Amino acid sequence: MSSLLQGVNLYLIGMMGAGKTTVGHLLAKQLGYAFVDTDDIIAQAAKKSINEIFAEAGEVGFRQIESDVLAQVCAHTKLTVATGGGIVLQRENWGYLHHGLIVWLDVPIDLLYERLAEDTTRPLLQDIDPKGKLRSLLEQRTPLYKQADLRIPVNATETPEQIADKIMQAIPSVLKPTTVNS
Ligand SMILES: Nc1ncnc2c1ncn2[C@@H]1O[C@H](COP(=O)(O)OP(=O)(O)OP(=O)(O)O)[C@@H](O)[C@H]1O
Ligand SMILES: O=C(O)C1=C[C@@H](O)[C@@H](O)[C@H](O)C1
Ligand SMILES: [Mg+2]
Repeated sequence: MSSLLQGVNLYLIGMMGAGKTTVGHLLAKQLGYAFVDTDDIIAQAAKKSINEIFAEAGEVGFRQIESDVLAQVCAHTKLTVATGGGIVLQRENWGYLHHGLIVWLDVPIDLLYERLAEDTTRPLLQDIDPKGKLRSLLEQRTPLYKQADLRIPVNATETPEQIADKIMQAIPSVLKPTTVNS
């Protein structure tokens, strides 16, 4: 499989709570790729949590840093990249994402909410109506997530390992094998 991918990066996109970070680790291992998470790179570089960056720079400031990080990441190969849930919002980011193979983890809203209900690390969900906020973000972003090369539907019974296997099995369907010259 890694020879089929020929070092092309895998970018996982999808809503917060979709499992990009969790599944990304497993995929990287299976592919013999390094794993990176744009949220982690941002937090490490700023020496601040994502919550603190949102509080100090606002979402606009965060999105600018996120684009800068993505631009640097896409200069490398053999990476599995877990992206932030809102990476699809900036048009310029698609130019970077399309350097690699884009995989959308499509998770139903009730499952996302169940996973994130107790979580305080996603600043956009610190809202009086977190489920309503999640729903409106999902509605706004679904047309963007649909631009992925691969859509992987995820249900409540699937483990991260099963989801990683599903992605591995689906990858060949969207790869163009290079012609072998004899
Ligand atoms: N298949 C799964 N089954 C059960 N729990 C899961 C699964 N995938 C992820 N989780 C749990 O859901 C939560 C969110 O997962 P994760 O942090 O990987 O999402 P994310 O897509 O990276 O979110 P964000 O965009 O906010 O970074 C975590 O607590 C994780 O353990
Ligand atoms: O969906 C979003 O907009 C976000 C998701 C997280 O990964 C972080 O990038 C941040 O909390 C914003
Ligand atoms: Mg994540």
